[in-house]
Amino acid sequence: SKLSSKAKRYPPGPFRHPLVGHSLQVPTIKTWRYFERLAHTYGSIFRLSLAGDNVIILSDPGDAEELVSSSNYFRIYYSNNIYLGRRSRNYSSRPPLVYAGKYQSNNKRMVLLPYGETLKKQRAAFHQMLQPRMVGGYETIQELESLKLLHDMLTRPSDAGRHCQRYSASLAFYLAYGKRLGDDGADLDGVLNVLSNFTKDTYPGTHMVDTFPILDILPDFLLPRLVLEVKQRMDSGEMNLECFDLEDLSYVAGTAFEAGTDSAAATVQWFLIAMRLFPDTTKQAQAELDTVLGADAKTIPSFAHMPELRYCAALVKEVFRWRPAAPVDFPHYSEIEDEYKGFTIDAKTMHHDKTRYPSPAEFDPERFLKRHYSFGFGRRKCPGQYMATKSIWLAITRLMWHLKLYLLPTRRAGPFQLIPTAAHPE
Ligand code: HEM
Repeated sequence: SKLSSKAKRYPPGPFRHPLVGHSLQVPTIKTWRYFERLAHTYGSIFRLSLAGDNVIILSDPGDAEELVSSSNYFRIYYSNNIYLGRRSRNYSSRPPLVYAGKYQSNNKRMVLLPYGETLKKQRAAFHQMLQPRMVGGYETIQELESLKLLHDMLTRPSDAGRHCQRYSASLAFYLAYGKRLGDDGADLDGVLNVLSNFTKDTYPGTHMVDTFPILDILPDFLLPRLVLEVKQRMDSGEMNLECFDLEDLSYVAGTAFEAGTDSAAATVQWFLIAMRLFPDTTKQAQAELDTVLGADAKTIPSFAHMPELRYCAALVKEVFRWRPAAPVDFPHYSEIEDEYKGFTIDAKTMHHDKTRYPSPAEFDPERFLKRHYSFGFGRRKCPGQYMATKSIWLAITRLMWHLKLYLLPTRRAGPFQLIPTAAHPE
């Protein structure tokens, strides 16, 4: 496709090496800091060339909303015809990951899928399990697992990182198979062992190379039984996931782990770090807990208290903003050429989204955020967002309630050994 009526004008960017583009200039760790510096120099829309791909980096959520989430029509002029498409449709694909997506994962690994029928089918399965009216069904397991989290933190505070991983892994496990992880830690070890083999790197240019087919994601002895059980529930009409075979189901289940474990575990761990760095904030949240629940420690916070605990809700949003689990989001990939704010965006360009707030390094729930962007944008937005938000709210609120009573981390140094799972500043 071609914008025949106008000359192309591309977004600005740093000097491009004629052979390797910007591939050697972009650091593979803390990439978002480099992007932030470039945004200061070149503005909120700039362009890089990485491993042969055109990459547009967006730093303003307004632009990301308009391109990736907007249902506004945009116009493409072919010689005589005008093509009208919805912007969000154009920016909902993923870069072709020939090796990872197609050959190793049989083109079924959701996070990597291009926009199309297979993706729609898998997103529909997730939507069925995770839409707002379904997530109420997971409250019992969330309440139970959060009690286990409190218990584990109390009995082995030095293993805080592992407890957070258990919390999110067990919820993902329940989601996929209707069962909790066993209490003895063996299931958790199996799951973490497989997860640690995934390349978590989603930065442009690295191509998310993945050498492990998702069917390996669960310990072999668990896989057939669990997948078969889901199949039985489907066949009995308890679940309605039409046109799925066992392999599809394995990928859907594996995706729940891949996407839902480290992201949520890292978020809870960043909260623990925030509690240390910004103790006044925690105190304020704890004061709210005392006001709403009483200071006698008889009532544990639960979902029923969510509407009243407004400061706690703001604090959770601030954790998502302060240390998003995916700081540069996943790349989105455009299918046809577009023009935006006077810039040409070629077909097959990748996008990255990043948000900016005043004094962004400060942890400040007073922002009382209306929204954050940690779950991505548009048609590829995280389908786990409602469940994840509730899981994290419950864990964080209960930890604040609990830690005040037992560990007093804001007044006493050193009860935790924090092991962040995501690469992040500081
Ligand atoms: C703190 C928790 C979580 C965070 C911060 C998070 C964030 C994200 C982000 C940023 C994306 C990419 C969105 C985009 O491309 O614009 C994503 C995709 C996804 N997430 Fe999450 N996520 C979390 C938890 C979960 C959970 C619990 C599940 C399911 C059990 C889940 C399932 C998925 C799936 C399946 C995708 C791929 C969607 C697609 O490619 O179309 N996530 N998530």
